[in-house]
Amino acid sequence: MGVNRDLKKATEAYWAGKVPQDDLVAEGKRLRLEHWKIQKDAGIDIIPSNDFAFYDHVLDHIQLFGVVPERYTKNNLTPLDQYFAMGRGLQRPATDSTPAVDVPALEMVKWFDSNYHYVKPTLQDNQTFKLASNPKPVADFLEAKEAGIITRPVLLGPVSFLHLGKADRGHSIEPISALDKLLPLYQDLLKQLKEAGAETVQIDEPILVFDLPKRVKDAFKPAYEKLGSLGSSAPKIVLATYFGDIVHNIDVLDYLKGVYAIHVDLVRNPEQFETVAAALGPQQVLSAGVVDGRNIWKTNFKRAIEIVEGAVQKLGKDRVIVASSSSLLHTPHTLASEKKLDPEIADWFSFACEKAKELAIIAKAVTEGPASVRDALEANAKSMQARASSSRTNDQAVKERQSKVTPELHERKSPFPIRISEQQKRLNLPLFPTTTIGSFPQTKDIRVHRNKFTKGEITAEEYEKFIEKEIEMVVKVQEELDLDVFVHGEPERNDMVQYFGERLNGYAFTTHGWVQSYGSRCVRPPIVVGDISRPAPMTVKESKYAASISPKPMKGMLTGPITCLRWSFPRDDVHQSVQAQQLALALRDEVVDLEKAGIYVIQVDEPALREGLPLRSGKERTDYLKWAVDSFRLATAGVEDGTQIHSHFCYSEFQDFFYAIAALDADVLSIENSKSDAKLLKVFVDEAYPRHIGPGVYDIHSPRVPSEQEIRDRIAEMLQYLKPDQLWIDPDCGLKTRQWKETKAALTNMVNAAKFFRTQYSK
Ligand SMILES: Nc1nc2c(c(=O)[nH]1)N[C@@H](CNc1ccc(C(=O)N[C@@H](CCC(=O)N[C@@H](CCC(=O)N[C@@H](CCC(=O)O)C(=O)O)C(=O)O)C(=O)O)cc1)CN2
Ligand code: MET
Ligand SMILES: [Zn+2]
Repeated sequence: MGVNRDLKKATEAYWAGKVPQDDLVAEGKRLRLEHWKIQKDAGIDIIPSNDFAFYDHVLDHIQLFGVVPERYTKNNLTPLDQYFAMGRGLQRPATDSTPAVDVPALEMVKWFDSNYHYVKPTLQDNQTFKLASNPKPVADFLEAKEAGIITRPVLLGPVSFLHLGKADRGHSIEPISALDKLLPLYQDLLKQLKEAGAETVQIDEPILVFDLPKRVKDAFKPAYEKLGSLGSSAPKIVLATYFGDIVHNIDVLDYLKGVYAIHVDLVRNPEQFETVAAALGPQQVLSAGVVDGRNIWKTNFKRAIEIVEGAVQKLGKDRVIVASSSSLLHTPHTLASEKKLDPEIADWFSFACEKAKELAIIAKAVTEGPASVRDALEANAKSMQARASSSRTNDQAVKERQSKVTPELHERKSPFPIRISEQQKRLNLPLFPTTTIGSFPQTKDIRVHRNKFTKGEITAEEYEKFIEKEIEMVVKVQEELDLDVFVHGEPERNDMVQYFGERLNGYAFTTHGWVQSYGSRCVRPPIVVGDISRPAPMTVKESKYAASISPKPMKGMLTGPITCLRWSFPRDDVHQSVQAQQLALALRDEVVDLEKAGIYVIQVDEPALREGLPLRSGKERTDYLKWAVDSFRLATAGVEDGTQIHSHFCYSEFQDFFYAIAALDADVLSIENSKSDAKLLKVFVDEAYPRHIGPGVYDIHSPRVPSEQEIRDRIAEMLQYLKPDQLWIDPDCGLKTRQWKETKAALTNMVNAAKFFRTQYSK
């Protein structure tokens, strides 16, 4: 994104029609060059290229190989506009010279177990492929070369590209079946890269950390036989995996003998070293990922150097590369921007720029001996020691409360049938109740006011008054829309996780620690540095105020313990289950305080519950589900039967995950669903799910307004699977990223669609 989220700003300015496409393209070029230089100056020997994307690197490959459904090609858009149309949808009225365009975005889902989202390759039956002319990996390589930097281009590998994709709506192709047709394009691309001067290329096959169906695993054989067969007419291949171990797929290495090097994540799974090293061919190189690409803790040099030295002993100096565990996309730009961090704590951190320097130091320590970097090693050992012994990480009161947690604390007072009838008496909701997921548009005006308040340019009272006015407006809009369960709109929150991080003990937070989440959207994950507790209520004031100005039920809005943990940078010195339980206890107090304040509908969002699921099935997964579900129940079970607990998930692939969602025992679930097939809802029928559900009826990631008919069709589909008295009507997720105009239009259509069915069913 750049040190000041430069790419976000340039992209959004382009989307808003404020700057021409050329400006955005030039800004991309400037950023690529800046980032190559940062790495060069840090002492990095092998610098990647083609890791820059205007929206998402998987979407880059979708366009690179021509996997573009016709609905995006038929409008005569420029390649960049076509690319953004796939990423975020496009809706624009006809002009004199151009016809109207109305296409939804391609599906966007979580990248492995991270909070980054990628655009899913969407294949059609009889899919054909076509390599883009002037392919971006080649263009970017040449651009760096011109600047005097020979880079290693990064490509997503063919097997991962296909396996991470899906069949388009109305199609049934199994993506991996298209491999034979895709491979010649990779061959062509590799040849072009070689001609441009690339000696090596990094090909990512991160799906090797998954449990793979046999067909997909077998696909590595033809794929890498073909790519490895090009000899000197292609660059040498570094095959990269990350976010897990590949021990369970180690036999795939047999198919990779034509590959020059294998990269593995030795931060997440250092123990895979032995197996991987033993499976390498006699010449093959190991790229050892020893600096964490997913967290912000300073690398423990002693440990990292031990790992690299172990590799050198086993394989020889020429066969080891020192690398970050994964791309540094998942860490903030630089610690140097953090002027407000307590220096004691800042000394524990390392962001992307610092990590690049760490890599150079580790490599130097091994190649030239520790004396060559003595000062750096000593300073690092001191930081490690200081953090381990700091009093800020320990809170006796928190530990004591955790030791007193009993199984009963995880149980609601009565079973669901009793609860729902109590709740219905109090809430008196119609059939097909309508609600929203919490946030309403975070306008420029809100952000600017908050920014002024943070900088001390307006007082706390002025800011509070401003927030009250926003809440009033949001309540009024909901009255006009005639929604059934209201929300206060979350105007006071910068982000649903950062906001809580800033109000809890045990957290540190940054001023510029932005990380891309999707497209131009970024987050500033707060950092768990010590034991967590709640010094004071966090949301009661705003919810209570909202409830006081409307007779409609007001839904309190909290972020659940797992989501708070997953979207923060967690501690690496205590198990995540311990951190989740601390968060749960803090949230439990908040839930009870909301109820005391007269808020009888409380939503505890857990959109990251699924993303936290360990990537492979087995014991780790079962354990996770137990403590994750427990933490939600601990957070929510403190209320009376008549208080309705909602939860929200913006993750659609819940079939493999159903029992965990059911085990939460939430009274009402709202789940992202609009881009998935309603058939997926069948799992709720098959498992006789007894409680209430609101599968999202429209996509909120796109500015596109769904028509009432479209929403009616969605609801009709849902009613094939869900009982009428079980179904809530809501959007896929919160509306904070949308503009007011489209929000009102979409919600009007949604409420009208709900009313249509209400009339139908009351006849
Ligand atoms: N943490 C997290 N992860 C999540 C989600 C989420 O909501 N939160 N949602 C899902 C989708 N991901 C998302 C990620 C980010 C955003 C998002 O809206 N991000 C905003 C930033 C939100 C924020 O932190 N806002 C701050 C800072 C805003 C800002 O940029 N202020 C300016 C000054 C004001 C101005 O001139 O605009 C500045 O600091 O320079 C605030 O409102 O206070 C953005 O990129 O634009 C939405 C969804 C999954 N993962
Ligand atoms: C990413 S889930 C978002 C839930 C939150 N309550 C919102 O509406 O923004
Ligand atoms: Zn959501």
